[in-house]
Amino acid sequence: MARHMSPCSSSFKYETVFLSRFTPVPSPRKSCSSTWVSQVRSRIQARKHFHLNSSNGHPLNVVSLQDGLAGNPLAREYVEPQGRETSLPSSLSPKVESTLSITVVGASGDLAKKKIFPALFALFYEDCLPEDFNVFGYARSNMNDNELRDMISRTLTCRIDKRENCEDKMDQFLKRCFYHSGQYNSEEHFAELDKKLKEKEAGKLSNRLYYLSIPPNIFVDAVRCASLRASSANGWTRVIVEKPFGRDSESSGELTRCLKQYLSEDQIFRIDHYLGKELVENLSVLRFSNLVFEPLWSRDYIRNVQFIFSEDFGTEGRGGYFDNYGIIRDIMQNHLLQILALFAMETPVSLDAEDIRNEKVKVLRSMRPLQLEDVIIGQYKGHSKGGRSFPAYVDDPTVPKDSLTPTFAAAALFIHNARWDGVPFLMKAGKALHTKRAEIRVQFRHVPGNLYKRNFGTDLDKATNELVLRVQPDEAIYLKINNKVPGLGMRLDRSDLNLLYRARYPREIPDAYERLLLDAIEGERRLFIRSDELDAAWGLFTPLLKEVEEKKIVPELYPYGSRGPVGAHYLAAKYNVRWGDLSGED
Ligand SMILES: NC(=O)C1=CN([C@@H]2O[C@H](COP(=O)(O)OP(=O)(O)OC[C@H]3O[C@@H](n4cnc5c(N)ncnc54)[C@H](OP(=O)(O)O)[C@@H]3O)[C@@H](O)[C@H]2O)C=CC1
Ligand SMILES: O=C1O[C@H](COP(=O)(O)O)[C@@H](O)[C@H](O)[C@H]1O
Repeated sequence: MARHMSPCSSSFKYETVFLSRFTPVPSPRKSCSSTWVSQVRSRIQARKHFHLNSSNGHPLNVVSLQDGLAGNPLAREYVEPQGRETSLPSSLSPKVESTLSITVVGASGDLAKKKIFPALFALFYEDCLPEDFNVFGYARSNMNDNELRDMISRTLTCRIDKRENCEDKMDQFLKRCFYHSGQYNSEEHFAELDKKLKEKEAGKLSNRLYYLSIPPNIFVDAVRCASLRASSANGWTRVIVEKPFGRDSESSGELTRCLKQYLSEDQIFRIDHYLGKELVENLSVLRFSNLVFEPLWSRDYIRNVQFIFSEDFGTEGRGGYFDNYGIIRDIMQNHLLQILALFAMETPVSLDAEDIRNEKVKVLRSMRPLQLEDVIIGQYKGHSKGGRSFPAYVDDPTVPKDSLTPTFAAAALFIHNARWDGVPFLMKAGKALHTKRAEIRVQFRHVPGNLYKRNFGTDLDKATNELVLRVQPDEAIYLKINNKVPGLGMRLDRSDLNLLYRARYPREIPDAYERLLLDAIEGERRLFIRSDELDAAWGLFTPLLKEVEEKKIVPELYPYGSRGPVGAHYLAAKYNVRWGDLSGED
């Protein structure tokens, strides 16, 4: 058993009962009213027509087979609001009001404060939550409702372009927030939570969403207790599970097995917040709805693809967690690999979650596990600059002085299929680097027999086209092209065709957690990770991680705030690649 895992509980006898109690039931959904959601997700139209569009752009029918309408007697009492397009039989009428309870387990923690409560408030502000909802915080810390509200209110903000009534909205939101203190492994405490939830639900059809914002060693305990004692009796119950999903194939498989004692796969929403980022969402749109890209999307035209993540700060405050995982597990195996799969997948049959996830998993299964010689690892060391000194990773008091945990890694991966054979997919991720950014870089091949090759100077490599999707900060999509410098001569230079989001779409971009929470509420699984995707992802990284740990590979040290270890350049050079972010022309 891996260090962070707790064994599954032995409550098998409850399993059948629980799964049937969890049988989901549809809820009437309302659409968000705001412009941004509407534009991004076509919800204005949805609103007009009384149906909702999910983040895949499909109308969300009020019910799906997954939601288990057929077998649920309560569903028979449900009817569509007038005029709503639906696949429901017209005999269903809305006699049952529904309510949504969102319980943030680990409510006192960093992620809850920083991301989850603010995202819920943003959804509330944008009118994206159902009329009748409650938010519960659950944690061991001693707090009452007011103290929770106080805590939450410190991190709530309004969108820059939506300051109107902000204070009122915050008050309204906070009034819907409640707290219950309890242990994560106490069925009794979850039963108390259930009682409070029921009071708020007041006999309505109740849907319950749990967000596990707790350390992974207590995931299973919390799921067991929530499932046995605090699942919805008549609506759906879903659980959002935060990463890390294990630390290798074995522990991840064990976690899935344990969770599935209490939940069906459909109820588990494994979150990878990078999938909720605007530019990552846009990847498929760019590719599949523009004729100019898709025909080029293969080994015939693409030389290499780079997935780059860097942060300009260290593990400040999270060293305890990080040291058990390292950058490969923290960023590469999930965020970057998920983006890679989306980037490289074949055209899915449709935008439905299962069709997309089927294609993603095929990509992962076409890749060979990472080899040690295709990876370099690094760790930041202390550095002084301009009179300021920056700590080394091992200066973090929660990190062992002799830690070999990588805070930087670069890797070359290959997809062995007809589309991508031989194309290096490079990944680079690091903490305490010179900048904070996440981007996808696509470097195209040379123009065959280029008429203008003499006008480029000597470096033809620098003159190939490059498409950059800057995921953050300052979202942008730009294409580097060669262009004639105006004038009588024939000099070429590199220019950008630049779609800068802040110039084109001058509104705040919703946080990834907003999109993902909304999707979980709506039952849209497309941006959540299915268990077979997870298995395949771990399969690629586990042998490497084991080898690095068993051989105690020493990471190359790089100064805090630098561009990372030189080894990353050698790795890229081995495959004739230059890192696009370090070309000096960005
Ligand atoms: N923070 C971040 O930026 C990110 C976090 N995550 C993941 O989200 C989850 C939550 O993260 P985060 O909020 O940072 O975590 P925290 O360490 O802040 O833990 C959340 C809460 O869990 C309880 N808790 C902490 N340690 C223990 C323990 N050993 N045993 C029992 N309860 C404990 C505490 O609440 P109390 O004592 O009140 O019960 C704490 O407030 C984790 O799985 C993390 O890996 C993922 C991506 C980013
Ligand atoms: O999952 C994680 O992501 C954050 C980076 O997220 P971002 O949205 O701020 O880019 C990273 O700092 C953290 O180590 C990791 O666990």
